[in-house]
Amino acid sequence: MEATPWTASAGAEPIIELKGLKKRYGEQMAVNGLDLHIAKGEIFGLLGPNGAGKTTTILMMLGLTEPTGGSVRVCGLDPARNPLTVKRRVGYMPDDVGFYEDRTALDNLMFTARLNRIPSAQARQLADRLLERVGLAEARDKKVGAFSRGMRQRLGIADVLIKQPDIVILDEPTLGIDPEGVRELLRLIRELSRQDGLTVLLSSHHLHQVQQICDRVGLFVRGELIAQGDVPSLARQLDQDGTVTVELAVGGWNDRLAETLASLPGVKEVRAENASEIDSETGAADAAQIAAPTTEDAVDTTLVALVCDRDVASEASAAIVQGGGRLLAMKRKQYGLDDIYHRYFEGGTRA
Ligand SMILES: Nc1ncnc2c1ncn2[C@@H]1O[C@H](COP(=O)(O)OP(=O)(O)OP(=O)(O)O)[C@@H](O)[C@H]1O
Repeated sequence: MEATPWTASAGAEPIIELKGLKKRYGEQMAVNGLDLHIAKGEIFGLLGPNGAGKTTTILMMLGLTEPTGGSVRVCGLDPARNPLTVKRRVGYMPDDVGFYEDRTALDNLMFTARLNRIPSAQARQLADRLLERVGLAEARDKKVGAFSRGMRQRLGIADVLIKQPDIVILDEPTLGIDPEGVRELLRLIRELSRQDGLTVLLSSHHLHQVQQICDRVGLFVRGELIAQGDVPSLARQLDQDGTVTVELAVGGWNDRLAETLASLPGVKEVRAENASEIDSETGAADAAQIAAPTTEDAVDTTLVALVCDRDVASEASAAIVQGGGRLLAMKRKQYGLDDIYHRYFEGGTRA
């Protein structure tokens, strides 16, 4: 798959612009010829396996390491030449934010404000407003050492926002947070982009979450950006290779049904999984929930994916009914980020 051209907010001045960006460590090219434009207010997801070059790219955007070749512009500035200005305009939240554990949430924010030379009266107002915004107003005077992981991450967001940056870069912001905390954090990130015009770069391995909030994603493999675009257009490219996946929810599943479906003309692969064993992180969980709303239903429901070279929905449904199975639901699969990721990363190849 060719990297799709930059289309989001086409015509708008990019707030981040990377051209032919390279970084070599000894013999190894950690980043190898990256072209990327990100528009103001976009939420952009950086995706890729370990060692793909995401962190190195972020470090070059922050002016913390110099490129070997190509150029970086952040807010129109070269970070290697203007590191302090760029640092003021870009907030970076690492996956494990460090705080003074024996100080309160407010003290920690005031400390960051002082480092950024924000006058203390203004800093106090900002800190109060941000603690409110991230849902920590009541924990303002509690020591951070007693905070849960979710509270620390929300304080981390307030901490990067206190210097009122134009861009925030968040590295695995939802790591180790419970589902309700994740929902709140994602809602907050979305709100910051949509209401405040903040540009957000999100580096994460949680594809389902990335898919929920990112306007576009970039897929990094071995220092190269092999694809970029919004999830529906990346998914359409998967569709274009002629593969169709038909998803079925079946009651009374058995080996004979599996063999019958596998023998239908056009079927390349049959994958079956019990609905009660579906991982709640994935999109398939929604399908499982609809087909089998209770635990007892789920035990007797199998989610079947038929990977085919054409749409075999009608032949498959007839075969299931004739074979004594119960067809509970059926749809043509809409590809998502996990399919895109599986195809390009786990397969390890560029199409
Ligand atoms: N300071 C360094 N010296 C030498 N090699 C490095 C250095 N930093 C990174 N690398 C190498 O560059 C490549 C890209 O690493 P990078 O940390 O950018 O990947 P990543 O996509 O951020 O991975 P992860 O998801 O694990 O954070 C890796 O092979 C890594 O070993």
